[in-house]
Amino acid sequence: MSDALVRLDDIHVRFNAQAVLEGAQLQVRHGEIVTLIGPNGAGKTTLVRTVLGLLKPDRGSVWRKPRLRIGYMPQKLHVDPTLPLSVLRFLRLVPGVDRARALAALAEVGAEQVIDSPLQGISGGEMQRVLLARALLRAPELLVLDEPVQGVDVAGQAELYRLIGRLRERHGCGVLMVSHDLHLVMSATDQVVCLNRHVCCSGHPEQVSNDPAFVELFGQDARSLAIYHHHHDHDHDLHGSVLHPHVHTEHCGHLPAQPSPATPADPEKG
Ligand SMILES: Nc1ncnc2c1ncn2[C@@H]1O[C@H](COP(=O)(O)OP(=O)(O)OP(=O)(O)O)[C@@H](O)[C@H]1O
Repeated sequence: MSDALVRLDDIHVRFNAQAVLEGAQLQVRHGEIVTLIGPNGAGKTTLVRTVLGLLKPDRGSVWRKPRLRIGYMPQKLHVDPTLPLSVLRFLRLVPGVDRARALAALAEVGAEQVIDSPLQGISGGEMQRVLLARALLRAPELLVLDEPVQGVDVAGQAELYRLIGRLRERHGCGVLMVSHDLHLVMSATDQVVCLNRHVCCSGHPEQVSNDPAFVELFGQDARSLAIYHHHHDHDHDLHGSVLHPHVHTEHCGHLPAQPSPATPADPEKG
């Protein structure tokens, strides 16, 4: 495990007597991009929170490289609209960050123009970049990105994935990200882990998109489209906690979450 940054084995998590993760495993190595994909409620954020050490699994082992520096980009940031907080002040909440460092991090993600803007006033795409800049300010060995392209238009999504690829090269960090869109991450990822409470299949994107377990989960259409509808119905705070958890009515079995036939390629995320 010399180049491993984090390794999870046989992870079990239950919430309110409901199994959310059952024997999941995951490994991220130095310089590698690993993408977690799976339907709503599959346990992706729960696994990410376990990686971050924010959640202790009921069973299983979590190994992290000693003193591992992690930069985390949450799924969504809940900002109180009455809180007067500029992008600069927000980034300076990271210890030791001054204006010059904040500006350099924003420049790296192509968002230096918003440094003095109120955080509540910037666009969805700019917010994602600011959150990425904030994660970079921790000089991470491991970047953890929970749905990094959420709220970004399709062209912006592809650009953001390219940016993540460049950041991996420049910083040599490992990247763990959650995505709902295998098609877009295809070129940007080394390893795909398809999760539905446990790891259904994993490997190189092309390999995974042809795996029967992947096709069973996402439907035949997903093989060509590698895309499906995502109806997001809860927010997370800075620590990844669910602010408004949805009620999970379906047992999270291997039910195919097929794209709607009316709009099969709509990549809009909730
Ligand atoms: N703190 C919590 N307390 C109770 N239930 C929770 C908690 N966190 C998550 N859950 C439930 O665990 C299940 C898995 O949630 P999780 O957020 O990990 O799924 P996900 O794959 O990230 O889903 P999505 O694609 O919708 O973001 C869901 O049914 C969710 O409601």
